[in-house]
Amino acid sequence: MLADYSRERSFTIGGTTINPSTWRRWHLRIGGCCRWFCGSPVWPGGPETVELRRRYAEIEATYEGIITLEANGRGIDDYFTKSHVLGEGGFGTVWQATPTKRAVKALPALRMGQGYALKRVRLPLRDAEIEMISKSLLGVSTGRMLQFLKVIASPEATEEHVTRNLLRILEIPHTMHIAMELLEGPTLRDWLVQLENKPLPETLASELAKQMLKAVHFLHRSAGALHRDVKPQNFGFARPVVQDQPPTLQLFDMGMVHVLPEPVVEASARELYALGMGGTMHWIPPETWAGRSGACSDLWGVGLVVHVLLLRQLPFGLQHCEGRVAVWDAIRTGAVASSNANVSKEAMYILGQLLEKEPLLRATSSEALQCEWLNRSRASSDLRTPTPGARKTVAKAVQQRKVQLPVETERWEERSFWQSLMLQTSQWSKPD
Ligand SMILES: Nc1ncnc2c1ncn2[C@@H]1O[C@H](COP(=O)(O)OP(=O)(O)OP(=O)(O)O)[C@@H](O)[C@H]1O
Repeated sequence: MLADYSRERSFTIGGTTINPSTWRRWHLRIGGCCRWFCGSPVWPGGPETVELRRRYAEIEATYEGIITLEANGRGIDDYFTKSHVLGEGGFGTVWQATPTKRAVKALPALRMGQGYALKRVRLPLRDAEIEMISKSLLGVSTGRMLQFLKVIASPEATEEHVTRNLLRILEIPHTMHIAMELLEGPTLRDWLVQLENKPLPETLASELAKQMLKAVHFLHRSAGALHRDVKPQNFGFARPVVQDQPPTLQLFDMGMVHVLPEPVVEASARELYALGMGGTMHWIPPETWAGRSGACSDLWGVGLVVHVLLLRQLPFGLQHCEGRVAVWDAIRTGAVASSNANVSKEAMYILGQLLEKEPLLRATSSEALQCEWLNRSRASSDLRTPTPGARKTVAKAVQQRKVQLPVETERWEERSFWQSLMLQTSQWSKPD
């Protein structure tokens, strides 16, 4: 019982009803006593949890994008007024909220009266509860962690189609709130559902593809991080999509992000890291099935989303696959068609490049952004189809990669999304 610090409902101990705010006060007092006796609050947690809190405290001293509430005795309501729930995911609840005067004073980048998305995530109490992004932050220096937080909070992030993460408010010991730019339009998934089976003009698909590529390019090259969960649910429109106005997409949900020691450059764009499995089953690239991921793995995700935009189905018959064995078999044995009667050859070409199963031969983000389909005025594509020689060179490296089908985790259950999207492909009805 004492290990659960994130209670949201009242409960009873020995006939006495304890409401959530009393419970929270108790924990602040226990932490306060520990501070009094030991000089610092001693919250439960393994070494990684303790280190993560220490890192945030250290950064807070020099960076206005972090606020720790345990220190000043206030609550999140002193900083944001929540209006309604925007969405719920496996890792937290997201509200629409407006900042209070206190929040704007603490972080002038916030605007009074403007709406923000406020995501509540659990602050880990045990090492096992640490989110992937925080685990990766623990693997880099504090300076690098600060650099990453600053880049994803910067106005450039918006320009490059990544949702700004402006402020982290830590309610010690149990909760962290992340104030993000508000996406006023639907997620790409919901928009696809609303579109029903109407064809998407190729110019629009190409514009959206460009924005998605810019987003992953910025995350890799400026923020120095891998997203690891690129899928239609994690792109959202900045504003409601209306006819005759070019829509603007943004990449959000940093929960699976892996922060690298250094930003990606062209020379490291195909490097793979042993990060294990992660992501959402149907959207996982071949190398990640073998436990490795790199910048090129996010490019596979963009390739899949573009395939859905253009052809209204996933490649390799993935939409018909149930379970990890079937999905892996489809990825292993399937091939992307080289032509399609309804899609231009330039579009099919870039699809083939992004959905190249061998990551060493897959297009990098800078190569893909230069392709003819996204820059119709260009004379020819800068991409070249890999020669048989190049394929032979990488064949050895590929042979060494062993694919072990991992056990299905709860997160993988998100494949129900794809089932719902497939439902749309045949019926195009909005999922519950
Ligand atoms: N910046 C934002 N603006 C508007 N709505 C948002 C924003 N961020 C998240 N949401 C809404 O909240 C939902 C859940 O957010 P998010 O995907 O970040 O949570 P999660 O717990 O990481 O989810 P998942 O289990 O898919 O990883 C989204 O699907 C979206 O509807």
